[in-house]
Amino acid sequence: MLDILATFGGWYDLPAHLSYLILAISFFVTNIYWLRILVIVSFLFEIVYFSMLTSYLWSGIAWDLVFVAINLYRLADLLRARRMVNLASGGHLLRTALPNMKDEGLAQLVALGEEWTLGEGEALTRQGEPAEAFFLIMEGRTRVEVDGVRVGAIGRGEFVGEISFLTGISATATVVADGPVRLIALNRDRLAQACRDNAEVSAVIHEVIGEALARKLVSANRRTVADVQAQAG
Ligand SMILES: Nc1ncnc2c1ncn2[C@@H]1O[C@@H]2COP(=O)(O)O[C@H]2[C@H]1O
Repeated sequence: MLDILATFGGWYDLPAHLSYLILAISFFVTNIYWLRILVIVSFLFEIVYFSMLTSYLWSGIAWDLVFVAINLYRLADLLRARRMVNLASGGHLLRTALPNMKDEGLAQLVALGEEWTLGEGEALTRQGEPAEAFFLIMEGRTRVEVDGVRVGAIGRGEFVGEISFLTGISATATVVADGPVRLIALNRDRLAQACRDNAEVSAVIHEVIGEALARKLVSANRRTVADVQAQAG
């Protein structure tokens, strides 16, 4: 062990080896929090090493301090976003409904979302009229009606208004509260802007819209088959 250390410069160079070892480990880390923490620790070891040298490496130390400051700033940003999501009403549900979205994207949605409450019988969307927003149901149940006929139900953790958001057409159904409902309304224009600004937000929103449409298509197919069988039998 001692021989190996001597080959690599002895105890004196240990902070440098630790610095580069931690930096190398950080290359494998995919969690952005740990990546930044490891990079900061790596540069701190390098600062220790540079200040142990007989001729202080001031330019190296100065650059290391810049890198530490940048990573601390970005880490603080990430923690601020996480805190914002955790403290927001509905933030936890947004996190569950959008499991592939990172905290910064979720914080953007929290900032553009509004919490709405509906009483029994109040309409969230009206067939043929523009849907105001893309909605995530936080609590309660809604019924979906087309031409006055009930075609489905949407509950906690599910989305409403994805067709209007995706295509820009008017609401294809009337969605009415079945009892008290609490929801998050994501303003359509601001959400579209967030999707244009942030590729990750766009990808995750379109992914959940795809899943929501698939689920609704499957249950609509089941209902159609049940109706046809009931008529035949
Ligand atoms: N068959 C259905 N089952 C469940 N939800 C529906 C059904 N048809 C329409 N919806 C929802 O009702 C919403 C009305 O507004 P959108 O057309 O934007 O998006 C629609 C869907 O979110």
